[in-house]
Amino acid sequence: MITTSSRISRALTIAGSDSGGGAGIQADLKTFQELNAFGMSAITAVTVQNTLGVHGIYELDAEIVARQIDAVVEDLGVDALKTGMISNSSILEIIADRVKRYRLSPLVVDPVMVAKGGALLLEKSAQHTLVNTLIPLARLVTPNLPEAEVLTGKRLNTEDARKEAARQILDMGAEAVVIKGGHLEGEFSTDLLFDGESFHTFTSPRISTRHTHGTGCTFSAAVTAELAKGRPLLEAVRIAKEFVTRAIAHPLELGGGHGPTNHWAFRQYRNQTVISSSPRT
Ligand SMILES: Nc1ncnc2c1ncn2[C@@H]1O[C@H](COP(=O)(O)OP(=O)(O)OP(=O)(O)O)[C@@H](O)[C@H]1O
Ligand SMILES: Cc1ncc(COP(=O)(O)O)c(N)n1
Repeated sequence: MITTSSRISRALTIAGSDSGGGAGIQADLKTFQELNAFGMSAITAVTVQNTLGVHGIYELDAEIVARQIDAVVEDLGVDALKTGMISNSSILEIIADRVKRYRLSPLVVDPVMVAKGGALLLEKSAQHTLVNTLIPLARLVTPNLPEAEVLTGKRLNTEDARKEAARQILDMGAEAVVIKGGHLEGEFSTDLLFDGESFHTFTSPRISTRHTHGTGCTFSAAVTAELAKGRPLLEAVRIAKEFVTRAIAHPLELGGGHGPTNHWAFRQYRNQTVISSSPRT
């Protein structure tokens, strides 16, 4: 007999708390809920944050992060998980230990480094630890353009350079990568997926708005929710792009700075398809 709990898709986020509710754990849990996945969390740091910026960061001990993961895994179970802000090497290492120990998968790694307002969310000295610990365990890595440049050590101002960077990130051990296009210039925001076999693009019109706080968290959480439901990667990325595009297109106009996106919009405007996707080789 199938029990109720075995039909519920369970998604875990391991990330920082954003008191302003637009990014981090809060964005992830809202996204999981909207996509019908049961959300669980392991908090790595508490940030004092609003739409005007990050006003304080309080890292948790690595052991506290590990114990949250233990508690979730040992009782509730995990169908897919993602990581977001992880500020230092000891937290990175203990998360990697738990991912391996419990064979947690599929894992989406959002290599959060710097907040939109400029605050450093990952210690510079921990960048190489991220490459050595979590990236080799990832089903998908989702860097934005500046993060992909840090990971590869290259300027990525052409599509060919971004394709080469995607290959380089797979050489680090990840199974797939999406280099996100939010930081590109021009009239489109195009995300580039490489799964080791072929390239795919997911394109939306670039929306002119200052309310893009937490777009990366929301995107990677949406991929994670869809993977938790058992969707293939390509389909999960397509849905995530649709989710984040609607969330940006229907802003809430909250706060005096970079406001949050609208996590209700995917459900509320369900008949609006705004993106196009194309396979590339
Ligand atoms: N102005 C925009 N118009 C349309 N789509 C956008 C815009 N900005 C970002 N996106 C989309 O949002 C998603 C996140 O991309 P982005 O490059 O902003 O990530 P990020 O910098 O990691 O986000 P954050 O750090 O705010 O969490 C991608 O799918 C990207 O294409
Ligand atoms: C806890 C936390 N995680 C991630 C981000 C990145 O989001 P953004 O680049 O939009 O500031 C953030 N600001 N805070």
